[in-house]
Amino acid sequence: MTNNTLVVGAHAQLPTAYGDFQIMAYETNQDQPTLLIYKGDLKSAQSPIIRVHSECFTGDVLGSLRCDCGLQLRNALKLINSAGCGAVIYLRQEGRGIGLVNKLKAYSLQEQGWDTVEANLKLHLPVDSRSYEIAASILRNQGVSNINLLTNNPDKIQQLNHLGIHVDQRIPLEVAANQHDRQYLETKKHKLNHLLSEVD
Ligand SMILES: Nc1nc2c(ncn2[C@@H]2O[C@H](COP(=O)(O)OP(=O)(O)OP(=O)(O)O)[C@@H](O)[C@H]2O)c(=O)[nH]1
Ligand SMILES: [Zn+2]
Repeated sequence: MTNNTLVVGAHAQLPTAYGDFQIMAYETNQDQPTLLIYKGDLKSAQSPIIRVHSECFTGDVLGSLRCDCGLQLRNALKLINSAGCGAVIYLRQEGRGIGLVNKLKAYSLQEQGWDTVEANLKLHLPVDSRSYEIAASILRNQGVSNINLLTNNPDKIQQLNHLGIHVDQRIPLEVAANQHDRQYLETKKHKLNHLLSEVD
């Protein structure tokens, strides 16, 4: 089975603190299912609002202040709920693809002064090994070819465009920096080219 072979394992209603959604679990060749959390009729929308979110256990589940992931996820759900149509695609690419244990090792190195890019390299791991193929396949499966993407990451836009998903508009998804993630956000801006206007 390739990454692009999608099987819908389950489909259910998902009321949340941020609005009412539906959730679909897509089974791929990965251990964990990729999740589509959506609202409205994606197929008939012109360019639905889409958030392609990479898993961050510490931020998404625990509300870690070391990164902006948790608030980005919650804000995306709120925006989609207000718009009445759109989706979050939840990709199981923890730690920009290196997994949770390695991300925590990278955190430990960051505590010793290395930045998020240097820490991955010190572990002899790629800085960012994520792929958006599954996200593109899910969008195609839903009959969506044009999207308005919630992101600050130009590489994500470029990769989705290459995969045949046309990003008509980028919708910024900035979260105010805090004392714990300011340096991390600065590194994302200056080394990973993220479009972060509120960071120096
Ligand atoms: N290796 C590593 N991964 C991290 C670190 N902090 C967050 N992550 C992971 O980074 C991924 C999110 O990537 P980000 O760069 O925050 O954001 P993005 O998805 O590329 O861009 P946006 O669409 O603008 O949010 C998640 O998989 C997190 O687990 C870190 O210090 N080291
Ligand atoms: Zn995070």
